[in-house]
Amino acid sequence: MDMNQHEHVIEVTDLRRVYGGGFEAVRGITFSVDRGELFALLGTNGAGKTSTVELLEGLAPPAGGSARVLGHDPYEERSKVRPRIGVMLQEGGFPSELTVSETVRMWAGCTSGARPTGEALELVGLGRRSGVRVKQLSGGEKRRLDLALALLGRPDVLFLDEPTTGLDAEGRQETWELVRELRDGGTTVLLTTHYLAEAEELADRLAILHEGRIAASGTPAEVTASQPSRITFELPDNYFLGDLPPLAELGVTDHDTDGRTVRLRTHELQRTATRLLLWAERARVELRGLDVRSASLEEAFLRIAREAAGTSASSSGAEMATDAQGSRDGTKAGNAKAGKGTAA
Ligand SMILES: Nc1ncnc2c1ncn2[C@@H]1O[C@H](COP(=O)(O)OP(=O)(O)OP(=O)(O)O)[C@@H](O)[C@H]1O
Repeated sequence: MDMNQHEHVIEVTDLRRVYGGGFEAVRGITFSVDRGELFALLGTNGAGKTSTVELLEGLAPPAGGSARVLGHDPYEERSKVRPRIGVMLQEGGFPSELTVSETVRMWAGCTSGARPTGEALELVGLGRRSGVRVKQLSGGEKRRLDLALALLGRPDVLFLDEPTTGLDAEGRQETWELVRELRDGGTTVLLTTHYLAEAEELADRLAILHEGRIAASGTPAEVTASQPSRITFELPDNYFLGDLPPLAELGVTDHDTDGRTVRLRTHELQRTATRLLLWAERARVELRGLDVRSASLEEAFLRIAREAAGTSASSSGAEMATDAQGSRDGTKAGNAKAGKGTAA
C-alpha cells in the first residue's frame, strides 16, 4: 500500500515499555500523528518521552500495545521504516576530529538519496562552518549539525529530541522556522522538548506525559483552555478585598492576595475583566499594575503535572509496588540512559 495513503503516519496504541527490573516507564499510551503534522511530547523529567520515541524509532520492541510508523512496525520492519525517518538525538556523539563537511559526507555514505552536503549545511545555517572540526563547534552548532544529519535523507518523518537545547534565541528562531517549513512541506514531525514556548510555538497538537501516562492532550489552545486566566492588580489605597463586587459575580473561580496585590483566576476572562474595570471606573480608582492574561502552556503544564502527581500518589497499591521496585533498582532517577536500547 502507498504510505501516503496512511492518514496516521504515526499510530501508537496502548504502548508499554518495561525496563529490566520490571520498571514500567511507558504505561499504555495512545496517540496518532497525521501526515504533515507536528506533534509534541511534553513531560516532566523521567516521564517517558525518550522511552516512547525510541520505540517509534525501532530501537526496542514494546512490552505491550503497538506502534506503527508509515504503516509499519518500526522494530519488526526496521528496514522499511529506517530509510524514511530522520532522527535527531539528544546527544549526537560525532567523531570530534572530523570537520563538519566530512561528518556530513560520512553520514551521507550510509543514507540513500542524501541531499548534497552543502545543501544540508545551508539548511541549518552551518554553510560557513563546513571546514571547522566538530570539536571546535559550540554546543548550539553541534545541535545544528545533528539536525543537518537528521535531514540528510529528506525524511518523511522527523524525530526531534530537544532540538534547540543550547541554541541562543536567534538560533532557536531559525530552527523553528526551518522545522515549520519542513512541516509545511509535508514532513511529519515528532518533537520532544522541555521548552514549553517551543511547543506552544510549533505544535499542531501535543500530549503531556506524566509517569508513563498521558495526563492531557490536544492542540496547545485546547490544553491551555482548560486552565483559568489570571487578572492581577494592586488594591487601590484605602480599599479592601471586600470593597470589590462579590468575586462570584465577577466570574472568579479562585483568588489569592499578597500584601496589596490581588490575583483573580477565571474561566471567563472577558466577563471578569469587563466587570472589574466597570467597577473601577465607577469607583474612580486606578488599578495599578493591572495585568490580564490567558493561561500559558507553561501554567497549564505545571498544573496538569501537579494534578497528575496527586492522582498517581493515590493510585492503586499494585502500581505503587511497581514504582517502589523501580526506585530500588535506581531506575527512576533518569540515570540509566546508556542502557536504554536494551530494554526488555
Ligand atoms: N535503561 C533503563 N533502565 C531502567 N530504567 C530506565 C532506563 N532508561 C530510562 N529509564 C527510566 O524510565 C523512566 C523514563 O525515562 P525517559 O528517559 O523515557 O524519560 P524522559 O521523559 O525522556 O525524561 P527526560 O525529560 O529527563 O529526558 C525514568 O524513570 C528513567 O529513569
